[in-house]
Amino acid sequence: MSPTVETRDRLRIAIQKSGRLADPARALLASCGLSWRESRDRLFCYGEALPIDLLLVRDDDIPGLIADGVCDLGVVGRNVLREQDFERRRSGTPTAFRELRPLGFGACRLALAVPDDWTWTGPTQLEGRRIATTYPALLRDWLAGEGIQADVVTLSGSVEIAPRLGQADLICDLVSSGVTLAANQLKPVATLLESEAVLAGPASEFEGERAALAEMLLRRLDGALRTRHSKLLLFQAERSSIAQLLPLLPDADAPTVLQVDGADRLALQALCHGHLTWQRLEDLKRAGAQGLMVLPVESMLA
Ligand SMILES: Nc1ncnc2c1ncn2[C@@H]1O[C@H](COP(=O)(O)OP(=O)(O)OP(=O)(O)O)[C@@H](O)[C@H]1O
Ligand SMILES: O=P(O)(O)OC[C@H]1O[C@H](OP(=O)(O)OP(=O)(O)O)[C@H](O)[C@@H]1O
Ligand SMILES: [Mg+2]
Repeated sequence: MSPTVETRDRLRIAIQKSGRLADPARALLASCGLSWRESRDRLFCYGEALPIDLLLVRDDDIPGLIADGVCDLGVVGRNVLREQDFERRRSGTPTAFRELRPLGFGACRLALAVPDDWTWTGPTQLEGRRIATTYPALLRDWLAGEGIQADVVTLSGSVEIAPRLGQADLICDLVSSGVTLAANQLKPVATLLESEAVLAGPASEFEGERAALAEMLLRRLDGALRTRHSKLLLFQAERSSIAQLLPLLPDADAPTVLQVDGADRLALQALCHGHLTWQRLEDLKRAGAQGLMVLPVESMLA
């Protein structure tokens, strides 16, 4: 098989080489049944179990690699994807990628943060101010929506120090725990974007072999995401307790109910998608559940 044909028939996914999203992205894809033979330079991993290869790159490059057709899919923060999408729109370049699935890790938010001693009265306070950020397109879009004219100072990192250095009056940066802001005497005042890692793909549909591969991967991914926090709950109960028990399982798919020992004794199994805390199990027991058992779910295919 010539390299060109091979490239066209195989699916290529870009993930971060190193950094926050690298390990969870690999773990998630591995949970979908993918495995790879690592190349020595670790920039390209050849898919073994399936014709799905990995390209290990800087996260900022992922949307462009998809736009250029070098990669078919990518795992990247929504913040990066949206920023580059807005930037392309601003410069009149057609939208070339889109978010296909939120992936449930890498949660953070893009927030405006002001010095601790500011009394925040609202966005109008930003008129004429200098705002340091690594997300100029998202910030400009938000400012335009608020009808504010401000000076956007684009930096490539260490944004939190900018107010102290006199480069800006306030900042717009990613916040997770808030520790970095606090350490720099800043406080968050507005959220521009809630972010997490997402699976990104091209704006247009796949064709041929890659369409079938992408469809299979998405199906497996949906199963993996759905089972990630799911548990199978097994218990028995009298028929008369069911009305008290079901409201304690609002996150469960419709439970399977089997009859045991005559008409009144039932065995139930419910797939729960929320946390089955000890408190909840105790509440279920009080409501009449007996022989409660919680089992992990390995995989699921709808
Ligand atoms: N403090 C945080 N907590 C949780 N998620 C975060 C945090 N900071 C960033 N992220 C998310 O993780 C993504 C990757 O962050 P990371 O710091 O690894 O990127 P990077 O330094 O730009 O890496 P690269 O070397 O690939 O360019 C961010 O784009 C964002 O979606
Ligand atoms: O709210 P926190 O939990 O403190 O996280 C927020 C910090 O995390 C990210 O930086 P990172 O640690 O990746 O450093 P970098 O920006 O220099 O890459 C982000 O740019 C913030 O500075
Ligand atoms: Mg980066």
